[in-house]
Amino acid sequence: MGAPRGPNGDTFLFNPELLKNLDWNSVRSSLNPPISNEEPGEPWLLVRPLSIMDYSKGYVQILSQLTTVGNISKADFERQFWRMQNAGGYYVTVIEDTRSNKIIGAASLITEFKIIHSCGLRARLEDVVVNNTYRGKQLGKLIVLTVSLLSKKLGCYKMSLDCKDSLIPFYKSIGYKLEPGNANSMVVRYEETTKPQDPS
Ligand SMILES: CC(=O)SCCNC(=O)CCNC(=O)[C@H](O)C(C)(C)COP(=O)(O)OP(=O)(O)OC[C@H]1O[C@@H](n2cnc3c(N)ncnc32)[C@H](O)[C@@H]1OP(=O)(O)O
Repeated sequence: MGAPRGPNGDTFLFNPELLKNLDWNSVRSSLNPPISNEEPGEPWLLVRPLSIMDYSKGYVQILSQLTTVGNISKADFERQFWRMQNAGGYYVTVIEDTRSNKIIGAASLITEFKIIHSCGLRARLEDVVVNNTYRGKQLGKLIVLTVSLLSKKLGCYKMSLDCKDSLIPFYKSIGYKLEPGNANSMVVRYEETTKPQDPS
């Protein structure tokens, strides 16, 4: 199957149809006023899969408001985009301000095939960010809930995340919980290589 394409010839990381008809009724109480990925509250807001064109729309720059990104060229970005698409299971979703053609928010859903849970599918939330000039308008909730509802639609049995203590209220407000006795996050860090290695 070829890469999914948008009306302007954009190549998307995953099929945009997957973002249709998400179960927003199940999370209605988290949003005031109610918004959804299909009705984000402003005509110039567009929630869609990451596109190969998003290097020029500022996706890499916005990630620098989250963490250290490094010096990523357009070719680096495109190589990684194709790796993610070929691997499958990557659902990087963005919010675009169509007035400026800039990415103003993003979140990544990553799925893993498991043997446990009856050969189930598990989800992780990564790389959530909203451009600092757009914060406090529910766009953080919107992008996280969009990928969370997508994970539900894909049949995942759970979705989890790591975050700073200060963000616990934010995630609690949209349904994430600290499970008693099971809420630790541990890490071992390795020296970062300049370029990711292909596993083969
Ligand atoms: C799994 C991960 O990726 S964790 C990393 C999360 N990302 C970052 O920390 C990057 C920098 N921060 C951001 O990009 C943004 O602040 C986000 C994505 C965390 C939130 O985006 P916003 O668009 O401001 O969120 P939104 O408007 O939906 O806010 C929802 C609620 O969370 C609260 N909130 C938002 N950010 C923070 C924060 N940094 N600390 C504490 N509370 C916060 C808001 O006050 C708001 O509360 P309310 O509903 O009671 O008024």
